[in-house]
Amino acid sequence: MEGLASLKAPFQATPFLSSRPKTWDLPTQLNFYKRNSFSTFSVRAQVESTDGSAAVSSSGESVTEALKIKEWEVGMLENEVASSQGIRIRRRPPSGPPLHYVGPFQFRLQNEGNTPRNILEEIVWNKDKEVSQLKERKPLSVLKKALENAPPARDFIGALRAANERTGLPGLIAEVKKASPSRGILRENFDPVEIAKSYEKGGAACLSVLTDEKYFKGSFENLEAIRKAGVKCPLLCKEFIVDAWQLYYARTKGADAVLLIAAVLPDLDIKYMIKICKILGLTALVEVHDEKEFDRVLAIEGIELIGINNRNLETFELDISITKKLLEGERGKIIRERDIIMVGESGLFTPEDIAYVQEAGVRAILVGESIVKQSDPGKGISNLFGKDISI
Ligand SMILES: O=C(O)c1ccccc1NCC(=O)[C@H](O)[C@H](O)COP(=O)(O)O
Repeated sequence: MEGLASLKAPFQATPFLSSRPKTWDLPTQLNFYKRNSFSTFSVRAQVESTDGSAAVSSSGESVTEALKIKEWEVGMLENEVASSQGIRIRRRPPSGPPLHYVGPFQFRLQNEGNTPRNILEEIVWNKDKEVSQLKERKPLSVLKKALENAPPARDFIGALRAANERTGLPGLIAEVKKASPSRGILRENFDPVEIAKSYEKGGAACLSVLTDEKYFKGSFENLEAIRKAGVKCPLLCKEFIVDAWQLYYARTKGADAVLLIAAVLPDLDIKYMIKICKILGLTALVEVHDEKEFDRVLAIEGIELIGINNRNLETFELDISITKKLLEGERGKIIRERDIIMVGESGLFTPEDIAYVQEAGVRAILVGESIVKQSDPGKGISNLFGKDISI
């Protein structure tokens, strides 16, 4: 059986489940739903067995199965591990999905504690469910086959460096963004390919394509269409990654880079996802918003591209001085020594904003709203920089 344990089939004959008591203490017993988690165990298995073959242990038990059991055992600690790293976002509702099925019975738990605490947590819970369903339809073995037909991955960081050297200004990652939770609809007349081409003409180094449908009205079809239309700018798949499966999926759809959000992912997840990205040829843009997240990310080996999001994704508050604050002092020094490319993200509207974050130390910027709202998004880029950067 491919993939991780599924919410729909929790009653497999595993040591854990066979020791299930006959009398059910529902709130406690149903905690095992939490164990259907993405964990470093599953990622490690994917890193170590990239050919997709299922190894078999000396006892004859499939290693994949054994890892799956381990994952269930460890998954219950997921939120605790995350919170010990200062991560406030819980990966899924603490007491499982509201509706449960057991054989012919269905029942609902008291929903206390199952309300997301903020928009980012809501997005993550929704993404977790969405990915579980998608994975059932397209297991990893299918994605691994599809990788053979994926267009080649292009050099995302190289494109940013080249643009920065050519213009003396931060390389632009221009975002193809129809809507957002904080701003609602940004552009009614939304043709993703037309916008992407206009950005490229206007001098963007790379593009960011929102693929989340529910909150941003984006899609993987948009990403695929832009790639197939021959746009040369490398493409960032702007998703809420909660599972390594999504990295494979993004690559099969033509992504050159993916976003990993430190407010959502514990250190080990980031570490192993970065390894998978390297195997797949994907660039990882790792996003931080405060000092704690920045320090966690700086301690991870192999980081080449870090974004500072000026938007607090829990409250929507925007403050571009966050970029400056995080790059001051020792952290800025480490970045320069390691030649890490820093990206200033969100809330950039004017040439003064660009100058401010460039002065703070960024060599790239990620911009959506201010350019996607313009009738000619390419010209919007010239307005943003205060000059034509296409030449
Ligand atoms: O944009 C939002 O409202 C939002 C809400 C919750 C999670 C993420 C969100 N945005 C993602 C981004 O960070 C931006 O799309 C990106 O940095 C561009 O920002 P902007 O130039 O301000 O559109």
